[in-house]
Amino acid sequence: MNAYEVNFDGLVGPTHNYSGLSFGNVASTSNTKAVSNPKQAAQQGLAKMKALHDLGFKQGVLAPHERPDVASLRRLGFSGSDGEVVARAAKEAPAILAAASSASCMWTANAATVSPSGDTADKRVHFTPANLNNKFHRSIEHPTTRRLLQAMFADEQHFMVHEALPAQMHFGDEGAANHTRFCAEYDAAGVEFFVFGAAAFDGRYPAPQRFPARQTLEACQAVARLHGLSESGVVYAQQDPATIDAGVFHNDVISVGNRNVLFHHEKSFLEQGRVLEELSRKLAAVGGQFVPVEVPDAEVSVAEAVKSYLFNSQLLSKPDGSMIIVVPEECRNVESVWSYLQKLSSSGGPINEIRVFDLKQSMQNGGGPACLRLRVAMSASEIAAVNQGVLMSDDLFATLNAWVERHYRDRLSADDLADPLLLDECRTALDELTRIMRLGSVYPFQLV
Ligand SMILES: N=C(N)NCCC[C@H](NC(=O)CCC(=O)O)C(=O)O
Repeated sequence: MNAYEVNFDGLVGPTHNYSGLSFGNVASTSNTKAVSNPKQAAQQGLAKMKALHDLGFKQGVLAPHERPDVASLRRLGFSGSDGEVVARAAKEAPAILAAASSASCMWTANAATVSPSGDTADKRVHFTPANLNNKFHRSIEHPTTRRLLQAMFADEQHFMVHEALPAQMHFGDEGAANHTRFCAEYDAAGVEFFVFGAAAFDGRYPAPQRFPARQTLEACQAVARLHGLSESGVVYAQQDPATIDAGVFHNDVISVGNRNVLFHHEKSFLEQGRVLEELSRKLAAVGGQFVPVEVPDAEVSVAEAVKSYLFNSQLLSKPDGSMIIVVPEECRNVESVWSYLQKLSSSGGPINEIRVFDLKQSMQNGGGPACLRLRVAMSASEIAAVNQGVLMSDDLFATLNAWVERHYRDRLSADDLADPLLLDECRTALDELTRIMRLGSVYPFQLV
């Protein structure tokens, strides 16, 4: 095998907090104003990265962003020195300061959509940072995400980093959380599966009634065009709007795919039978045999899937072709889910090993194992062209842990977001991090 999937996990930033910012994401709204522990959040994320690295999987790291985002606060009319900007926002609009302080870039499944070189017309790996237009606190991520991706995937012979789509609800784009790629081998041509919540320009598609659909059909189509994907290598599906209304705010809360396997709930997509048939037919045309693993509603309900985050799992291919499923601790606490997992792993099917991780700090904001990682399938020569400072190693793990230990607080409440020291702490930490990860100047405070 000469090609690999590299998982780039988001390193949790120093301002990780619970501000109830994501209407439609049940965990986020139900933990509003809970006290967070940024240090523990970062350590939990690093522990997952290290464990998967130790198991022999290729692992990378995506750096956090500068928060609070003073530049966004200035655009909203808060003025003066950086400290005064934060103080004025804290006094006049604490909810806006909370949004500008979110560490939400940790969920790197939303950082970008990635098409491996096997699928694209120019045979480069393409990235489109997601505009995350549905939520203000996430809509401010894409400029820094783009600079980070450019610093990591700088070699233009192998990589192409696009601009985010126009930041408007018609092109609402949430990145890889709504995108799965099927293939026989990671470097062969594959089938890219785009899942949308609603259509912006076509009234024939249904839409959820209670919670917002964050991803549009038109955004999916634009990304496919930008990346130079062929029609035969793309499948579009609409997420069942009833599941969005039940708290499935991204497709990766109801399904996950890897290589030729799609692990999904019975109620994931509209016209599910037709969608699975198209995936099977198009994957067969590029030499793959599609294996759908469908979880019946009678065994695990949509509510139990949302509660446990069963589908926000990672499927990782072992050298013998079988797969590990990486699930959050919460799966153990929902009886139907845990017994389903036992049955699944002993069924003789492709998924035969379960690994459980404690990611509670992230989970309380609705971010499980799959939310925390951006997958980039690459050949060995493409991996060699990546900025090596961002690839996990024993040394990088030790260095990052010590860095977290030095710079992070172990307690952050809603009131603490007004603390002017937080901005300085964050900038000092990130300045050091850019040197550790050899990223150059990527943050607004470094670019002035
Ligand atoms: N499913 C995937 N891939 N990602 C999960 C993202 C969780 C994130 N939560 C938040 O942004 C909550 C922040 C707060 O409430 O403080 C969101 O809703 O966008």
